[in-house]
Amino acid sequence: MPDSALAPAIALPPPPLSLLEGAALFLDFDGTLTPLVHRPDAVSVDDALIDLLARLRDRLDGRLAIVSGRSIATLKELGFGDFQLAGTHGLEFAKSGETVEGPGRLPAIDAVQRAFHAFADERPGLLVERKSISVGLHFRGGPQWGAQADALAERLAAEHGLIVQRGKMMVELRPGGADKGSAVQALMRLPEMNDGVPVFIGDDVTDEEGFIAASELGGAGILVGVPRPTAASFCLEQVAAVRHYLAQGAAQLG
Ligand SMILES: O=P(O)(O)OC[C@H]1O[C@H](O[C@H]2O[C@H](CO)[C@@H](O)[C@H](O)[C@H]2O)[C@H](O)[C@@H](O)[C@@H]1O
Repeated sequence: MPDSALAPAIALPPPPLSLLEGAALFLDFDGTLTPLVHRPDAVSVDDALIDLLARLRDRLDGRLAIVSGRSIATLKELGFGDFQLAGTHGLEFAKSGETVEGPGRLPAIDAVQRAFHAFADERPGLLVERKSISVGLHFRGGPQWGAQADALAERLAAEHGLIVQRGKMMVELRPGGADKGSAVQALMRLPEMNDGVPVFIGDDVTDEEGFIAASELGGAGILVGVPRPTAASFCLEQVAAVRHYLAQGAAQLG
């Protein structure tokens, strides 16, 4: 995505509740529905969040999906098995009770995982995240290694024909061919989305394609966090504000 696709960092207004009327709602997970924590396997999902999302989905006549960088398998383990899901940055899809649609794990991902482990073993604080069809290298516990991790990811991506997916304090290697924008476009073609107006809520750079797709389809993006160059039109400061907004929306739509 070219930087020119993003408006400069300015303070954006909070989203009006009216944005949720008739919306098809696309929700990122880490940093949007749950606060970021020190390592990927330390997140948990509380029952109150699942209840809130189920209530909101009912009020929206089913037009709600989770669109995450997490794999579908992990999203299901976390408790989102009853929801429409797009995982691994738009490469995988699943509906409640159905099997995962998406590519299998490439041998190149295993090769990269071995290289990430060799690199991490010599640098305290780094963590390799094995994902279903991709692999992440986290440097939240060793930020001094961030630039080297990025350079390694670039080299391995070129060597294996993969793409580098940057995230918050991490780099990930995965097959190309999809992103959160293409995920929104694909989900909007589902009958469940029933001509809703797409609204995408997310915090990370990987969510920008989701914001762009939502606005190109007549909707809007909501950035979670502090101002930065973004394609979103609205902003909520933090996870607690997202959950408050969604709860207010569910109450109003009821
Ligand atoms: O698209 P998302 O649902 O936001 O997923 C993006 C990545 O989230 C996870 O990493 C991030 O959250 C971790 C736990 O809070 C944090 O330790 C890490 O620094 C963040 O980058 C997840 O581990 C990745 O697989 C996702 O791609």
